[in-house]
Formats: sequence, C-alpha cells, structure tokens
Amino acid sequence: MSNQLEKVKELIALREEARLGGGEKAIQKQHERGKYTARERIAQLLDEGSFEEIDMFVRHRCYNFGQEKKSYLGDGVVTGYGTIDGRLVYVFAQDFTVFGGSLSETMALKICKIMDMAMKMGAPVIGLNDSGGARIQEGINALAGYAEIFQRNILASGVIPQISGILGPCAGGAVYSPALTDFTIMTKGISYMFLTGPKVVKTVTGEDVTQEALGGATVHSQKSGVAHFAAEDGEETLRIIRKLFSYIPQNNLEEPPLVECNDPIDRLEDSLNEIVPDSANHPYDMYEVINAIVDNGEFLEIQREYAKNIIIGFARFNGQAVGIVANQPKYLAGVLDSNASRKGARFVRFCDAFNIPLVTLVDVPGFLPGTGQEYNGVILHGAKLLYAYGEATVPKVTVTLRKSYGGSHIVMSCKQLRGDMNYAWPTAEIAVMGGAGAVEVLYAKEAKAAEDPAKVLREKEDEYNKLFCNPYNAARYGYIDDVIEPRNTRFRIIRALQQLATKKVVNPAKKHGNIPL
Ligand SMILES: CCC(=O)SCCNC(=O)CCNC(=O)[C@H](O)C(C)(C)COP(=O)(O)OP(=O)(O)OC[C@H]1O[C@@H](n2cnc3c(N)ncnc32)[C@H](O)[C@@H]1OP(=O)(O)O
Repeated sequence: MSNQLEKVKELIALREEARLGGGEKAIQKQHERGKYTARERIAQLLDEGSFEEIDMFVRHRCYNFGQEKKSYLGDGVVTGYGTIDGRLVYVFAQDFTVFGGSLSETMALKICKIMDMAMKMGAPVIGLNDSGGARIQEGINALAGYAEIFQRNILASGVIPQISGILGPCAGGAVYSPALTDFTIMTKGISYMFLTGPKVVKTVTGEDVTQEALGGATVHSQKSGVAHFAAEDGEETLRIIRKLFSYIPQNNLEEPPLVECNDPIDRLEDSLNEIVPDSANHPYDMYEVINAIVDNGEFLEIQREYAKNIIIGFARFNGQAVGIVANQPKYLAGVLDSNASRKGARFVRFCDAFNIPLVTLVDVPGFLPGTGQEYNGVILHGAKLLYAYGEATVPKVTVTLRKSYGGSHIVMSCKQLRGDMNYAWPTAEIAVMGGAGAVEVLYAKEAKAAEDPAKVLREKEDEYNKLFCNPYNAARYGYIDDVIEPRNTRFRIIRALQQLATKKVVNPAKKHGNIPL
C-alpha cells in the first residue's frame, strides 16, 4: 500500500471514530433514554445527504481532573451546514454521548465558528440542544464559551433567523442561548429548561418539584411562554423546525420564499357572512375565520397553548407568507392582557425584522382590568404591543370583525399606527367603549333621577350603539379604508398585499429604540 493510500485509510478510520462520538455504549444509552444522537438528528432535520460537517477533529484542551486522558474527536458538538428544501442553513447539535453534551471551550469555538459563517453568508442558524450545561472540569473557560455564544446570538438577532430545538436537558446559564433566539421548540418527556434544578430549588426555597414540573415542555409552552412549540417527540421537533423555516427568509434583507398557490384567490367563503353571533356577548371561533381565508386552510400556529386570547402564527395568501395576529373571542372574550400583549409584540417584531407582512384580525373588547393585571405591569406589556405595531414597517393589513374598543382598538394595528389597509366587516363596533359601560358613565345621574332608570339607560344605550357601535363612523373619517363583505375577506387581503408589495417606509435613524420591557 502506498504512503498516500495509508494516509487516506487513516483519515477514514478517524472519521469513523468521530462519528461514534462518546462511543457505542454511550450511543446505546442515549437510545435507551428515548433520544436520538446528534448526527441522527441532523440527518432527520436536513435534506438527505446535504450535511457538510466542520471541525470533526477538534478535541478539548482541558488538563484538569485527568481530562487529558479522556477526549473525543469533535468534542461534544456536531457542527456544519446543509440545506432544508434546498435552502442553506447552519446547524449545531450537542452530542450528549460526550460528557453529557456539556459545553467546553472548544465546543463553544465550534459553535461560534458556524454562527460567524451564518452571519457572513446571511443564512439561518439552527441549534439542537441536549447538554448538561457548562463543562464543570473547564470552569471559567466554559462560562466564557457561553458568553461568546450569547454575544453572537445578540448580534445575529434580527439579521438571520435563529431557531432552537430542545431535545434534552438545557439548564443553568445555557438556557439563555435559546431564549435569545427567535423560536424555541421543546420536546415532551425528554427536554427541560430551567435556571436551577430541583435540588437547588429545594435548598433555596424549600419547594419540592420535579424536573418536568419545573421546566418541562408542557410548563414552558403553557405557563411561562418560553417555548413556542411542545412537540410529542424528537422527530416532531425537527419536523416543526422544517415547517417553520418554510415561512421565513434567509436573512433580514430577503423576502420569505414564495410558494405556488393552487387555492383560488377570489374564493368566496359564504360561511363568514354568518359567523358573527347576533349577541355581542356570544363568542365565535377565530380559527374558523383564519382557516377560511388563508391558502388551503394551512396555518402554523405559534404558542398555541399560551395566552390563548390572542392567536399568532404563519400562513400564506396567494403563496406569500404572512404573520397573522388575531384576537380569539372564544377565550376570555379575546381580551388583551399582559401575556397576550407580550406574545403578540414579540411575534410582530419578528415579522417586521424579517420582512413578513402582518395580517391582523381584530375582535377585542379591551384590556383586562383589575389589580392582577395592573400589579403585573399590564401598562408596560400593552405598550410593548403598541410599540411593536407602531415601529413595524412591513405591509400591515387589518380587518376588524367585531369589537374594537378603546386602547385595545389603537394597539391592534389601527390606521394611526401606520396600518396600510384597514378594513372592517359590517358587524364591526369601533368606539371608545361598549354601549352599556358608556351610558353608565354619561347618564348614571340622569337615570337615577328618572322614574324608570333602566328605561333611560336602555334608550341611551340604543342611541350610543347606533352612533358609535358600527364601522361607518370610523370609515367616515377615513380611519377604516373600506367596509367589506365578510365572505370576500380573502380576496381583499390578497389584493391589499399585492398593492403593498413595493411598500417602503424608513423609521428615523437611531442607535435603537427603547421598547418598554
Ligand atoms: C452556564 C452555567 C451552567 O451551565 S451551570 C449548569 C451546570 N450543569 C449542571 O449543573 C448539570 C449537571 N448535570 C446533571 O445534572 C446531569 O448530568 C443531567 C444533565 C441532569 C443529565 O443526567 P443523566 O441523564 O442521568 O446523565 P448523567 O448524569 O449520567 O450524565 C452523562 C455524562 O455526562 C457528564 N456530565 C453531565 N453534565 C456535565 C457537566 N456539566 N460537565 C461535565 N460532565 C457532565 C456526566 O458526568 C456523565 O459522564 P459519564 O458518562 O459518567 O462519564
């Protein structure tokens, strides 16, 4: 065998060794935990055969606690690039078979390298997390590694999309990298995220709690809002990432991919002409409206289980990706509260950063009143949504279906917040407040003095409703561009988006704004 062939053989052997990560036993253990390995996950995520691995021969350089005798090719992370539906993405997948995927100095360097490449090439970064956190043997160098990653997450924010899949533990400071990215997808049963684990919680606060109850996928998708999706298993987590990616562009200078549309743009949806109940206090389901108007009824909902009074997610109109924000009358009457405002605001800002037009469907009775909300800072949280809509320069199409009262009317992409096309259904009620509340304020004294107070209030309420609880008063001032037939909503939105395709608005130059946090 020639010298060269010998060397090629050696390379092949080294590659085989690297592909085994922490070894066959560790891989078996990973499978027994119900988890795939880093390389198996990458293969499921990317187009077949598209992955190009980088830094396979990197080893850690720690000499503490006998670490020099224990090192693995590639260390605890697999990094590289590949494609999803033919589009370039950069990927890192933590390898739990090597020191529990814990972050070493060299692992951080590998992750930073592909983040830097992604920034240079203007392509998204997808991180698959499965790690015991900072590699304890490496001390401060592991912490420095995290800080390097976080700094890159921050600089990449709003420039390239960043998506985090959580497929195992993600604890301590490690949680801040996913938190800084745009979307976090957790996996039920095998993933958890928390700052301090159950043992520390018990020591500090005395509270007894399991890992699942403290930071499992269900907790973070329903209670905290940290996770945007809770997938049933690892495969679903990766499928969601692929689907999500189909709606978003490569970077902040590009448009989302246009998809061929086989759903007629002028499809009339007769059911919408009768969807709003006669009684203002009766709900209807906003999902029915969304499904009826978007291409083929396809809607990728984000944070489905969190703050259900507002619905956010991606859909397409005539093949063009949009972000949908909609009040849900079926849940808490669609009222805006702190969590709904935060949820909506972050989504609006993502869409604006990445050139995704916004379609807003309004049926909102107001902000939720009371000490619970006020003590929780609803003023600041509501202001976030207001700020997000007000600063957004992407095309903004708003349709008011029914209620649109007071401050919540302003917040939900009204004309003065630079809404481009503001439509209303004939059932819209756009006013300072509902009739019953208004007459209580205006005519309480008069009613009290009358022979039949209820009759006075009823008459005044009728008068108020006739004057204000309709779309025509707002349309009279041009605050509503047109009152449209509900069944025609799809077509009118598509027409509006076509018209707005060349929209250019530039906000005043500044270092950055100071969004209320
Ligand atoms: C930025 C600041 C931070 O990150 S502070 C957070 C520091 N990390 C932690 O406190 C978590 C420590 N690890 C753990 O609690 C457990 O290993 C967790 C993650 C819960 C996983 O448990 P389990 O599934 O039973 O696996 P295991 O304990 O057998 O671990 C597998 C191998 O991985 C190792 N490992 C784990 N975490 C680290 C770490 N942080 N640094 C160094 N090594 C770590 C374990 O020692 C174990 O190694 P081995 O297979 O026994 O050789």
